[in-house]
Amino acid sequence: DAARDADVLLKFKETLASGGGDVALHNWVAGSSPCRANVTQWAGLLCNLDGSVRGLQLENMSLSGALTTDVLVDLPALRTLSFKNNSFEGSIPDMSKLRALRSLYLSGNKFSGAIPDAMFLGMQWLKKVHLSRNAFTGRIPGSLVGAARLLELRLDDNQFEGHIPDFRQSGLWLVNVSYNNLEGPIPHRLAKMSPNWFEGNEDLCGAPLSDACGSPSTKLSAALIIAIISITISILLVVAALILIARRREKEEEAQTTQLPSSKSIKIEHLPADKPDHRPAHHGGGKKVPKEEQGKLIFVKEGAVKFDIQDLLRASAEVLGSGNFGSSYKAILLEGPAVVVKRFKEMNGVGREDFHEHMRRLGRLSHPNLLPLVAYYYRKEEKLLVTDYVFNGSLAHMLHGGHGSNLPPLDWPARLKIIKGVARGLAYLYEELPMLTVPHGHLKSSNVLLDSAFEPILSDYALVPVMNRTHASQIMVAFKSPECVQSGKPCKKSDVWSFGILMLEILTGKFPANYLRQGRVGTDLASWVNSVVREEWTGEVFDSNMKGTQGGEGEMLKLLHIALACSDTDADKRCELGEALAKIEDLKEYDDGHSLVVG
Ligand SMILES: Nc1ncnc2c1ncn2[C@@H]1O[C@H](COP(=O)(O)OP(=O)(O)OP(=O)(O)O)[C@@H](O)[C@H]1O
Repeated sequence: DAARDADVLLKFKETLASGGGDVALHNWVAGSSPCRANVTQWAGLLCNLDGSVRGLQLENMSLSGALTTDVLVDLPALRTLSFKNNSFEGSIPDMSKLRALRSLYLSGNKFSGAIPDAMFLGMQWLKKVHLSRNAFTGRIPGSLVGAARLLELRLDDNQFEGHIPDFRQSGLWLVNVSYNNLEGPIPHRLAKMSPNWFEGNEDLCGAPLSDACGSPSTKLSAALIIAIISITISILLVVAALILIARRREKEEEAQTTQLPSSKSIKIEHLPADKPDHRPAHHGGGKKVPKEEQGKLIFVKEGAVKFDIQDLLRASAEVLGSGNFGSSYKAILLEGPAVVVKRFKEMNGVGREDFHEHMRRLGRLSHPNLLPLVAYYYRKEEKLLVTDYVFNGSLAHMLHGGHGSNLPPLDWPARLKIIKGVARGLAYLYEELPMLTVPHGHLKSSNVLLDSAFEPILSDYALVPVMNRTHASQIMVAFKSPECVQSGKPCKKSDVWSFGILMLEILTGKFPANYLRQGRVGTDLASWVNSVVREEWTGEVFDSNMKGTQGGEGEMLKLLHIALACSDTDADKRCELGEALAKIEDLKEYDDGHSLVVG
């Protein structure tokens, strides 16, 4: 209760008194309440709706001295502790009794000494531990390996030594140990994370770093073997390329003698035709894009059917729509599949080489719920991205297509299947692109395509890094999340917000853009749903066109709550992606008690 919380906090304030707590926490006074519902009354608190204290956020307050958190054990609702960017010194306070803690932020202080190995033992709920920019020494505490729900661990800029413990938690997506004195192999589970998170440790080895593990002599011989293999592969590639060129010449000569089709629905106007040579190029790996490949379609996947710009010009094409970046066309090639060509202007966020590198990175992605990039074309003024054509068009069209759509409205099982697929696609992007702040960045219903089995396929993902900054901030969905509207840049949880709004769109059938007023916080689909739910008309929010809901009401309600937790205006309170995914996977088509269950 409030009086007990106040009591505990005042005792805690006393421990900070000589280190600046008296000044910084001057409105923590006896006789007043720390929280009024979820509105904080005392500086630096996070409050729950029931008025209990959920967190302490005493950041940038010039607090100094030793930190002891023992008294906080008596705050039953405490989940978050942040003392970031102060001048606390001495050893880390004993956290082991704060078993329910979710997040601990001590970055940017002067803490020193080793952290006891068992410090985090039994802290089953721990999700985020940020201890960056201190002077911690000794080993990384092994008990962190047992924190099954751990998502983020930041230990950068300290003096930790020894090996990195063998982390295996599936949700762990960020481990930054850069600039310490760590040594030995990087655990397998962390091999796909950004190499930057491991740099500045002289003796760390193994992926994602380029230094292989092993003794210096084996390293040398490994390097030699790699060199020999690469030379052999290069020779083979050159020979293969020569054979291919010869074959293609023959084919082209043949093709010139055959008749070209005269009827096209439309022309893909102004497709770049400024280079004499339009033959397709393949670029699987390597750093630089050779001169002769510039101005051609570059294929990013081995084994794809190859074609060139001329083939696209000859293909019969149909405008699919024009979006915020440019237009998208469906082109049916004379030989080969139907493809979609999307033109992008304002895509000069990075230089030529970085652009190619990013496209190669996208080319390496492969997941049933992601639209694979087939090829791309680079010119300074515009880029073309070529992808597969997806049979049933977009979810936006399915939900809001109105009279133009002759397909029946999606029923509840189909909507749940779509949400599960989107969740899996997102999880994969987060796993593969941990270096991006917003691995998707443009999640909305027109970028969820549906294949012939109505499986969802995500498109237009991971493009924030290559877009021009101002353009991106005006149009990309991640920039529309409430915290972005205020700060102007996408934040870690912007994709979660977009996913929350997408789920609400699927459940309500309402079009989110109709609710979103740019530049104003608190005007989005989630606010509308929240207001209806508050008035206890929850049933009213569901799309009246959604059939097949009988027996699934309980599960639909659960999904509604997950969606609302993901679209919380307050990014701190917003659900974590991993948390939402786990709950979504558990949802069934029917409430418990019915026999049919979808996977
Ligand atoms: N690969 C594809 N297969 C089938 N339909 C597609 C494909 N790519 C895009 N579309 C559809 O073409 C239309 C235009 O898409 P486009 O991506 O150009 O614009 P958008 O998604 O509406 O907006 P934005 O430019 O912000 O992404 C949309 O209805 C989209 O769903």
